[in-house]
Amino acid sequence: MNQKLELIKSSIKSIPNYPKEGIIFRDITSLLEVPEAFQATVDIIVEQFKNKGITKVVGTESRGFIFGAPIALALELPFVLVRKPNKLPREVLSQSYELEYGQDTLEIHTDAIVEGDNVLIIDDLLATGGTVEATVKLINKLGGKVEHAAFVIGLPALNGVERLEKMGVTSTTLVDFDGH
Ligand SMILES: O=P(O)(O)OC[C@H]1O[C@H](OP(=O)(O)OP(=O)(O)O)[C@H](O)[C@@H]1O
Ligand SMILES: Nc1ncnc2[nH]cnc12
Repeated sequence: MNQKLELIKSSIKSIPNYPKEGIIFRDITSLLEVPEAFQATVDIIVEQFKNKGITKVVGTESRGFIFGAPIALALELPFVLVRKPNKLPREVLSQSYELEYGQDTLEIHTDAIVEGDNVLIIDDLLATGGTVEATVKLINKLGGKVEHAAFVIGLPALNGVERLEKMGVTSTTLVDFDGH
């Protein structure tokens, strides 16, 4: 692993048994407190996706907003929010998705994506891939396509990469951690 990736990985704190027994919470707030690590995270993703024909960056609530916004600005692209229910003020499209226990819903403004958009999705962490799968469905329903999604953290044990591959989406994770 190169120096920048090592800095990023070492800046992420791991909290055992949060928010519940058996989960190791990978905390990006500690990375955000190290400007060199935050900057390196943005720079690596921007470098990978510049000049690739992407037309919009979509970030998913809430940690996806933190990384999505500076990446969209650096790529000089529009930044679109996918939010939890009843947060967006204009006409929305909704998509439900399965959580480990129960269901949740994500929403997007119907005019935020247009036919032919080539979207890069940004989130902080890829676990089961449920969040991004729902986000891809929203974008596809509005006529956009998603070829790539980029994450700071991957949890390979939860098979999110494979789940997104089945939808034709390639995933980039900067650093991976074992376990849930
Ligand atoms: O790959 P998945 O299994 O879908 O899990 C990953 C998602 O879970 C977390 O968000 P959360 O829903 O906890 O929201 P938050 O960012 O507002 O904390 C994380 O920020 C990802 O968006
Ligand atoms: N282990 C984990 N750490 C932080 N955020 C998460 N979202 C889903 N799983 C997570």
